[in-house]
Amino acid sequence: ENLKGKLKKEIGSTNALSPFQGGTDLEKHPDLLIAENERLKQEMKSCEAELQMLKKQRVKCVDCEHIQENARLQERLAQLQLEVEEAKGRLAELDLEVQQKTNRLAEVELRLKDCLAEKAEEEERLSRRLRDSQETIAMLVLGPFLQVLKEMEQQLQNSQKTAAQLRAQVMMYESELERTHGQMLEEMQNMEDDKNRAIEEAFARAQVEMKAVHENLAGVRTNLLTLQPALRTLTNDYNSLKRQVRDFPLLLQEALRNARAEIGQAIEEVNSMNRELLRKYRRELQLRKKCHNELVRLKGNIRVFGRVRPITKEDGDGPEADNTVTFDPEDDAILHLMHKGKQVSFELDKVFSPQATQQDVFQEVQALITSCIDGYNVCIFAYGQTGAGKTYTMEGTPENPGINQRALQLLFSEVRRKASDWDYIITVSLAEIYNEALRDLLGKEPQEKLDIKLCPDGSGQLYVPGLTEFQVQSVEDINKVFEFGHMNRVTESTSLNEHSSRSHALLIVTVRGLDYSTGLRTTGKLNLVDLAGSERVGRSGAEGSRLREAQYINKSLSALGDVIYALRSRQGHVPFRNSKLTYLLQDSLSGDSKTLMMVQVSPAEKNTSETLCSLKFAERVRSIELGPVSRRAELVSWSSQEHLEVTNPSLPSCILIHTWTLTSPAL
Ligand SMILES: Nc1ncnc2c1ncn2[C@@H]1O[C@H](COP(=O)(O)OP(=O)(O)OP(=O)(O)O)[C@@H](O)[C@H]1O
Repeated sequence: ENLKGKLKKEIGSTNALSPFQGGTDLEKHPDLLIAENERLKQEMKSCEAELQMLKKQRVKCVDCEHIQENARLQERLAQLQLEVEEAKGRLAELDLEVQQKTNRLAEVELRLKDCLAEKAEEEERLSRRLRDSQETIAMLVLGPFLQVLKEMEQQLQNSQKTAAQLRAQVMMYESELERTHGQMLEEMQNMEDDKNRAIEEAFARAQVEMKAVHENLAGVRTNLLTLQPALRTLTNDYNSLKRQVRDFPLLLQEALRNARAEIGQAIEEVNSMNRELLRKYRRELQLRKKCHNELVRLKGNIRVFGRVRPITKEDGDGPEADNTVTFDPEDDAILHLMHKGKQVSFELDKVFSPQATQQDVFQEVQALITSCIDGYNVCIFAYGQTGAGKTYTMEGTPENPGINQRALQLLFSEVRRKASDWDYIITVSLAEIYNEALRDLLGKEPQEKLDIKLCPDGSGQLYVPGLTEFQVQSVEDINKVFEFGHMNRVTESTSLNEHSSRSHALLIVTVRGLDYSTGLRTTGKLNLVDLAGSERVGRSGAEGSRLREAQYINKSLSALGDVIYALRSRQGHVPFRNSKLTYLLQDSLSGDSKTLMMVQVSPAEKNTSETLCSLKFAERVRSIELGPVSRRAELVSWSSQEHLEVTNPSLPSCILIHTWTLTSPAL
């Protein structure tokens, strides 16, 4: 019944809708346009009427407002006509559109009819369905719920599907879980087994260790038993150490007291030992001196060396320059001279051949020079005819110095070597004896003649008042002194060579020393003498000043011979005063000195007779024995800080008056 009612309602509403067919804007538009067209037509009609009326009322006027308005209205009219034309066009368009719409409306009507037919069919179908639905009235009543139910069923089905899926998954998980569980159980079982095994092993190990520990314990117990006595000993030691530490300061004091006493005693012993050593040292010094004197006495305290110079250009190249001197290859003290077809042999202390160097010669004399440091008087003089090499041996050349410079250098080095124990001062004087006049080559007035005098203290020593002494410390000092001396010698002579061979040149070196430890003071004198030429000029008919020079030289050299003869024959009187030379060299020739004579000879045939004379003289001198040498020294108690004062050069060299002779009979 409801459905029937509904159907009727539907039909009613469908019928109601029919008048409103074409009620859309498009459908309404032709009507509106028609209405508009009608209105415009009406308006145009009223306008035309108004125009007619206005035409009738036309007043002829120019530029009146009506004409203006008329024109405006004309314009407006034209405009309106245009608009009408446009509206007509538009109307035609609208007509066409209406026609189209009408056609469409017809179509719509057709479709509506179709719809109605369909609707009828639908109604039929609905009726059928209604009938079918009668059986399921309840369901028709619960239609909306059924839909919900369906949806729910659908949802339920979905849920069931999901649940099934989930169940499948759960089952899968369960099986996985079960598998995992099995694995876990298996692993647990394994672990349990491992654990049991480990426990067993640990137990076994623990048992072994326990056993070892037990054994160790037993050992420790035994050790403990043995350590106990050691511990007791240690405790005792510790206690005794504690006691010792407590008593240590006392012991230390005691030990220090003892040590001090021992050190004092040791110092005392060392002191007495030192005193003893000093006493022995002094005795040794005296003994050494005694031995030295004995040696000198045995050897002879005048030593004679011979030196043969080489043949020089000055000797020429004829038979006059033939070599007449030969040497003994077995014995360096023997020399042979060919004289008038006969070979004459001479024995000296040592012979130097022409090949001997300056150093070779110095090597042999240096012992004498160093003894000067010990306080001995030493004299080295070069004897020989003019041109035989005396100056060469004593002075040498700047490139190859002789004994003079080498001796001073040696003294410097010896003094430096002994500087820790000794303080030394070395001074030099240069003097010349020419024609029996003694002159100071370092003085301000070299031409002044000097005297040799006895020291006023009554010691019997000699000195030269006014003789200049220079302190020297280096080779440079020596060279300056020599240079100065040469200058003075040149000033005095027109020909130096000529003059030098006619005069005796003396280098007097004085070495004064002080031994810090013993207070011993020493003074040694070294006389280095380059004698005048020994040739017998007087006999060869020289005259004038040359004859006078020769006479003086002969006098001084024969005085030297006389002195030597007197000494050799031990005469009570020795004629030292017969010449300035012997008088000045008295210290070096008398019994308390060491003397070296270097006899220089020429090997040339033309000089044979002079060479013979020189060598005979040398042999004669060598055979003389002087008394034992003595050392000029005195023992005074000087503090070790004290140093020697430099002798004032202006003072006379009478410092020797303070010396003592140690070679007394008591020694
Ligand atoms: N051993 C030697 N070696 C080389 N040349 C020498 C030697 N001895 C001397 N002469 C040379 O012989 C020459 C003479 O020597 P020197 O002047 O020393 O003789 P002298 O005896 O001093 O003479 P005078 O009495 O005139 O002073 C010099 O030219 C010197 O250089």
